[in-house]
Amino acid sequence: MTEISELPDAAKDFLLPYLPSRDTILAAPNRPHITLTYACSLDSMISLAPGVRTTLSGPETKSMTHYLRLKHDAILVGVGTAIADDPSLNCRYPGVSRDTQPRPFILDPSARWNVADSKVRRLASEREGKSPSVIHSDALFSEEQLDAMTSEGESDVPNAERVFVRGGHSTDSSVTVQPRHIDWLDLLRVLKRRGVNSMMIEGGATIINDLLQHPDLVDSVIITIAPTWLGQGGVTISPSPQVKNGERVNAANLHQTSWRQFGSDAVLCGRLTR
Ligand SMILES: NC(=O)C1=CN([C@@H]2O[C@H](COP(=O)(O)OP(=O)(O)OC[C@H]3O[C@@H](n4cnc5c(N)ncnc54)[C@H](O)[C@@H]3O)[C@@H](O)[C@H]2O)C=CC1
Ligand SMILES: Nc1nc(O)c(N)c(N[C@@H]2O[C@H](COP(=O)(O)O)[C@@H](O)[C@H]2O)n1
Repeated sequence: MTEISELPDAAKDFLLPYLPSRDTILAAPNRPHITLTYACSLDSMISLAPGVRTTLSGPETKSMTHYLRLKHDAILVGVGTAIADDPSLNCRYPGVSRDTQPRPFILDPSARWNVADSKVRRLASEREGKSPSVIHSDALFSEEQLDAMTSEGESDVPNAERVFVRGGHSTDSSVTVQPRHIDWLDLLRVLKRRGVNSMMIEGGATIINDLLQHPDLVDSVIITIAPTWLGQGGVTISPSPQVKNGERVNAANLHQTSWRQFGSDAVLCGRLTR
């Protein structure tokens, strides 16, 4: 396992404007500060193939990821990532205490992932991280299923929690939504009410591609770019095409950008343009 080391002060200074602060948290009082962060190749891929865990970050950017985890209350990944990677989702930065560990959230609307057998739950039981919260869409479960999964507020899995969020609803009657789909703002409001003031969203591709088109919900983007091409057939970051006034336009843009080299990798920070 890669050793996580303390970042040099210059690297911390570089990241600082993009980290959650009192001001950014107060600026969006109904939701957590959101940092979208991932590692990609020169062909904008985050893994070699669907379901294949792929290391892109070098030791310096891996350390950066753990520094970022230290600076957020929570981490969120999608169920595709949880199944593919069986991630730890804890912070292994030097000097971290259990209290300062981020809370892992896994977005798994239909309960596909086996949280009981996961590494993240095991690490929580060994006090190496906080217990994971798995987010489900309430629209997909009957009363009996809900009772089986939670009894008097207790989860069916020790050291893991289930959070049921409204799924498959829309305030706009002209919009048809899938029961599996959870509205991002609804979800972020629920997490804020649960005391999450800052959250880093690490992936996977479905979630990143979607959120790149929600500049109103994302406060900063921090991308590690590794000096390698993964090749065709990989999992790509490339948001849906956008058309304005009948013409194809860029799918998403960053502004207030800064670049820095971390070891062999480049790190790009920026904010999504509204
Ligand atoms: N290099 C990197 O930094 C990272 C790479 N990865 C890679 O990404 C791949 C996984 O990506 P994906 O398959 O796209 O999976 P994903 O992790 O993005 O999960 C997708 C699933 O999340 C749920 N979901 C997403 N948006 C939702 C919404 N609004 N409401 C309800 N549910 C929602 C759905 O069940 C969807 O099928 C893996 O190969 C993993 O290794 C993942 C994270 C970071
Ligand atoms: N920053 C970064 N670099 C890579 O090369 C990666 N593959 C990822 N993946 C993300 O990190 C999670 C694994 O982290 P643990 O060390 O197991 O805690 C993985 O699930 C992705 O979210 N990230």
